[in-house]
Amino acid sequence: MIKFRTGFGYDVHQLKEGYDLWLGGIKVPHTKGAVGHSDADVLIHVICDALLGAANKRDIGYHFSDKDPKYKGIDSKILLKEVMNIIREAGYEVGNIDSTICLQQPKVNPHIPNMISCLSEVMEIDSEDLSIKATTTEKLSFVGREEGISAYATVLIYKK
Ligand SMILES: Nc1ccn([C@@H]2O[C@H](COP(=O)(O)O)[C@@H](O)[C@H]2O)c(=O)n1
Ligand SMILES: C[C@@]1(CO)OP(=O)(O)OP(=O)(O)OC[C@H]1O
Repeated sequence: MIKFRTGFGYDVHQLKEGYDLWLGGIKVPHTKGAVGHSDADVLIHVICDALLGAANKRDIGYHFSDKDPKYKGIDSKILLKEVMNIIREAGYEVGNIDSTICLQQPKVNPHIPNMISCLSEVMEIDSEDLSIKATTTEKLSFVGREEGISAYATVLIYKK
């Protein structure tokens, strides 16, 4: 019998001038970037958390502490690769991933095909199994005031 499990991820990073905006593994041109201990790629972080949650393997900060200098400025694609190793070692494969980026500006739709191609390659999954969407928050809340960026992801994993 196939065992299915679902997982969910949520994360927020502050936006500030003078930082790069790494999102979905690519650098998105913008006047502000995301602040974090790592490269602050919020989309990768929520995918990591959703995968870890689905496999009941704690969360991203548990595996990669934001107090550890080893992870200072790290490319989050490296963390995602490590998370995939954790879930595959536990016997799971990815069914599909759905995600939403909450960002007032810039519009990220033009970059989504590149994000999908980049992350599906990192995760070694079919690009058809990764969905990335975006929404503004209609100028409301910290996202709407352009103080921050947030994202959500859900995943389905399975083992035979
Ligand atoms: N940063 C963003 C936000 C949204 N989009 C796209 O625009 C559509 C409309 O946004 P609303 O917040 O008004 O719903 C949304 O459905 C996305 O397709 C985007 O590309 N980048
Ligand atoms: C990724 C890690 C580790 O570098 O740092 P941040 O970039 O601060 O990201 P966050 O989602 O706040 O927490 C996970 C951290 O452990």
